[in-house]
Amino acid sequence: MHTMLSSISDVYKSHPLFLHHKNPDLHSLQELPDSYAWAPSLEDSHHHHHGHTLSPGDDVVPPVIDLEDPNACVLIGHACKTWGVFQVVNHGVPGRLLDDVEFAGKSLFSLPPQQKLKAARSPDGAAGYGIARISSFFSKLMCDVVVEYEEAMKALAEKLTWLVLASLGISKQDIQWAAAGPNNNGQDNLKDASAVLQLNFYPTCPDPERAMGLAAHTDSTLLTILYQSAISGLQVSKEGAGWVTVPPIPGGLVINMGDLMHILSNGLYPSVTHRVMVNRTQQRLSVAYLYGPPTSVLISPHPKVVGPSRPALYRAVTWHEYLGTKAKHFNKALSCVQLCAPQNAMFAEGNDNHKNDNSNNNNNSVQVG
Ligand SMILES: C=C1C[C@]23C[C@@]1(O)CC[C@H]2[C@@]12CCC[C@@](C)(C(=O)O1)[C@H]2[C@@H]3C(=O)O
Ligand SMILES: O=C(O)CCC(=O)C(=O)O
Ligand SMILES: [Fe+2]
Repeated sequence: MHTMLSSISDVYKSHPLFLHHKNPDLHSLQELPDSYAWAPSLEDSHHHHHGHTLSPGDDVVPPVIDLEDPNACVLIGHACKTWGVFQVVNHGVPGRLLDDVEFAGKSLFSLPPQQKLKAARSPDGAAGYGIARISSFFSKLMCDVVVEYEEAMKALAEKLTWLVLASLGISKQDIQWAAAGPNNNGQDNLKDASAVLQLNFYPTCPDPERAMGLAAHTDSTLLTILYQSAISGLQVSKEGAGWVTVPPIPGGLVINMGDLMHILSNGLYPSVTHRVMVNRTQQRLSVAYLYGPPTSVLISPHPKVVGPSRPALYRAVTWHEYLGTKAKHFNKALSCVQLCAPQNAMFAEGNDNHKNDNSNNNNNSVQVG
């Protein structure tokens, strides 16, 4: 049976975004405007690890995996389980292409504000120039400018998705919606996969300790491929270590597990909570490729990772519905599709770094519905 395919833009028609902030021009600020100053939190610290101690021998940065390594699949499985994020090198995306995207992104963001506003994202649209969607959940502004750009990394996203699934014992034949269609030359494409290319620009900030580049969140995706250029700022939340900076490596790409992969893996692979810090002297550009299944396909814990000792933790959900849930409930979205409390403490504590949402941080306390 064919269902009507929706697109990501359709999601926001029923979830228009009305930000309490305007697109800012942050280029020449000497002082941090009050609207950007995030209240200090006693429990959290911007730049230091907090709360937990590391055991000797623990890795303090996410693994770097050579995609040409014959053991890559096993290494990816381990990284997904323990971190929910890893970096890849020898990924086949030419360095020249990364440089070109970076140059194009920087050129776009250096246009005069009036020019950029011609491409402003409308409240019910998915693409265009604007503040990050999640800004509506915070009363303080993020130094973040967003433009949706063109798709560039489909081949790598597909390859990585298969590797991640293979590490769970799930093969191409096990994923119906990814079956080879009549028009794809018999290739094992993830049929009609959806993706968004997002350029994030973080201007220099006169008071980085009090500002936030992009607030803590998980991506709704299966996985996200992030090119963070040479400037650090990305931090991931790691159980036992707090906030860990993901160091930029030349030509490297950061791979984040998203909420849909968390659901598909029945909670075995956490969707990594991450955030972006700004800095005083260097502006930063990142290019995020947010990759998901066809928007109308139901994603649920895969039968291969469900069993009597491990019941399904989540109900089936389409990416379309889930993006709507995320647009409405933000970091409670996973709880909204949760069927029962995860047995593994790691998942129960996985999202405990949202300190600015003025609400109970325990995801499990939120009702399904
Ligand atoms: C497909 C999408 C995922 C995303 C919302 C979007 O329509 C395009 C931007 C993505 C992003 C990037 C920053 C964090 C995030 C939570 C947000 O507000 O916009 C994600 C969204 C997501 O993964 O849910
Ligand atoms: O800028 C970064 O490093 C991260 C961006 C991000 O998390 C996102 O676009 O979802
Ligand atoms: Fe993200």
